[in-house]
Amino acid sequence: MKLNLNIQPLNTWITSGKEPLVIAGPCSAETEDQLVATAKLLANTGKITALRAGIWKPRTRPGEFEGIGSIGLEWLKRAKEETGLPTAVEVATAKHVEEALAAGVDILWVGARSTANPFTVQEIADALQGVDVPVMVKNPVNPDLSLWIGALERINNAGITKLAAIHRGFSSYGNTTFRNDPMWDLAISLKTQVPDLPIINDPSHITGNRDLIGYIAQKAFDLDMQGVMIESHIDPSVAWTDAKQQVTPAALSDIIDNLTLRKAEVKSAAVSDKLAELRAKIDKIDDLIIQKVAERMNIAEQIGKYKKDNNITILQVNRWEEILKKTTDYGKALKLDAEFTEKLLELVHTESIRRQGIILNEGQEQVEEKLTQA
Ligand SMILES: O=C(O)C(=O)C[C@]1(C(=O)O)C=C[C@@H](O)C=C1
Repeated sequence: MKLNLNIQPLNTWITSGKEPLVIAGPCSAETEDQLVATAKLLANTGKITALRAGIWKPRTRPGEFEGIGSIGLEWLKRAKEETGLPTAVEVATAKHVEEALAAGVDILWVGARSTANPFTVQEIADALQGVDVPVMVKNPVNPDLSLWIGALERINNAGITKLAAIHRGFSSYGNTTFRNDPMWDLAISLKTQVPDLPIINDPSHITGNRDLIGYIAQKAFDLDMQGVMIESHIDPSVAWTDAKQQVTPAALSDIIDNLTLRKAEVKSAAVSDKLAELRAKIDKIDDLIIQKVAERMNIAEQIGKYKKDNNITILQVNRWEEILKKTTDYGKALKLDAEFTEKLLELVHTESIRRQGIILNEGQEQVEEKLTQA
């Protein structure tokens, strides 16, 4: 389902004309010298669209550095004066919004922990009423697309039309490759549901590791995201926060140089013809897949009737395991990833069980209806 937000295209409110769009700067503003020196080196690369810096830092545990506070806004002002770069900060309360706007900050962003809390988002939205400032909304820490969209709606309802989302990945439990799981599917769903919404990727927070930033940034651009926010510090080894994921301005410049930018729209006629030919093949195969899935469901329903007449349980673990094994083996022989085949089969099996459930419990349709409405 498509959602209509009242959004202005990104290139009308970020007008640097630089490709790709890169918002960069230290995780935290630590000292005036650190911020201004980093900003100057970033500006000198000629590749940066806006300068970011955390002033108020929501930290998971107490006792950690929680941001330099309002004084940092003065430093940002100086960095802007000396580099010409527009500035961006995270806001988490109405007071932050008021102070940031009073200090001339150009872009505000709502952090992942704030997005997870509708009361906080509403407080920020209320403080933004009547203001025409760009706002970016990070995904919530938990993988909840509705919460992300809800936060964007609240900010949009406050009259903010210069709106973008930031994809910074999702918290997960235990040791994982990334600091925050990108769960690309969620960002793709957001793009599908709100096609006009620009999405900025945050590879620093996804990876938590400077060596992987280029890899994730490339993936983001390949998925048609509109820009990146990357943490950069004049000397990451002494950074007060998130040292492992910050890069020097020079390293950031290399990361940007190594990106391959691709376009969503196809311009050349030859490429477009070839693509159309291959897409026609895919369309035919998709039709066949759906046709075969429908045939399979029909047989599952016949089995369901048989099970009902003979009092046999729906779930047949041994048969299911046999199907899983033989089909993933077959898939492997055809160069399909086993995990992918398994997921696909699981989806089919779950639907098959749902249909047999309806047959075995005929007369209980109202219960099913109530459940789907709940
Ligand atoms: O073999 C059966 O008993 C079926 O009903 C088919 C089927 C399936 O769709 O693959 C469905 C449910 C069982 O758990 C096992 C397999």
